[in-house]
Amino acid sequence: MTKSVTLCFLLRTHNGHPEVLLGLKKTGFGAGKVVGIGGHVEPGESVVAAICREVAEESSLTIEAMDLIPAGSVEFVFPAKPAWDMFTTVFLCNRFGGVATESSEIAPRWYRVDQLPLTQMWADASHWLPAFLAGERGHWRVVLNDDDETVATSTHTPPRERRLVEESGS
Ligand SMILES: Nc1[nH]c(=O)nc2c1ncn2[C@H]1C[C@H](O)[C@@H](COP(=O)(O)OP(=O)(O)OP(=O)(O)O)O1
Repeated sequence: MTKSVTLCFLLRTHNGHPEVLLGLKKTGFGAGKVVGIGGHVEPGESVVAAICREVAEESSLTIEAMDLIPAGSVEFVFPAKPAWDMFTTVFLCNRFGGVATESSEIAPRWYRVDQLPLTQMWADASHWLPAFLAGERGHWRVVLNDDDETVATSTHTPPRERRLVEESGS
C-alpha cells in the first residue's frame, strides 16, 4: 500500500533573498541526499500533526498548524519497488520558532530559492520543488525508472482539475 508521508518547506527572507529549509538526510530512506523536512504519517495521526511533529524532530523548529500553507501533493511511484511508493502532502510555512538544528536524521540548511541544490536531491525534485516554491499548486505524479532514481514521467494536475477528477470518483 502507498505510504502516506508529508513534507514542509519552511521559508524565510535572509539578506534580501528568499530561502527554503532543506536538509541532508543522514539515515534511512534517501540517506546522502538533500531532501525536504518531513516524514511518515503514523497510523491514527493527522497529516497536520505529523508535519508539526516531523519538523520539530528533524530540525528543532516549532510550527503551528494554523501557519501551514497547503501547497498540494506529490506521488512517488517506483514501478520496480512498489513498497517504496509514497503519497506526500506538501506544505509551505513562513512562520516558525527556534533555530534549525541538526538531528540524528537530518542536517538542516537554508538554501536560496534561486540556488536550490537540485543535483544533490532526488532527480524528481526539479520537476515539482521549484514549481511549488514559485507559487504553483496541485498534484504531481512522478514515475521513476527501474533504477529507482531517474524520472520516467512527471505529470502535474492543477488543483481545480484534480478536484473534478476526485469528485467524479475516477
Ligand atoms: N522520489 C522522491 N523524491 C523526493 O524528493 N523525496 C522522496 C522521494 N521518495 C520519498 N521521498 C521522501 C518523502 C519522505 O519525506 C521521505 C521518507 O520518509 P522518512 O524520512 O520518514 O523515511 P525514513 O525511513 O528515513 O524514516 P522513518 O519514517 O523514521 O522510518 O522520503
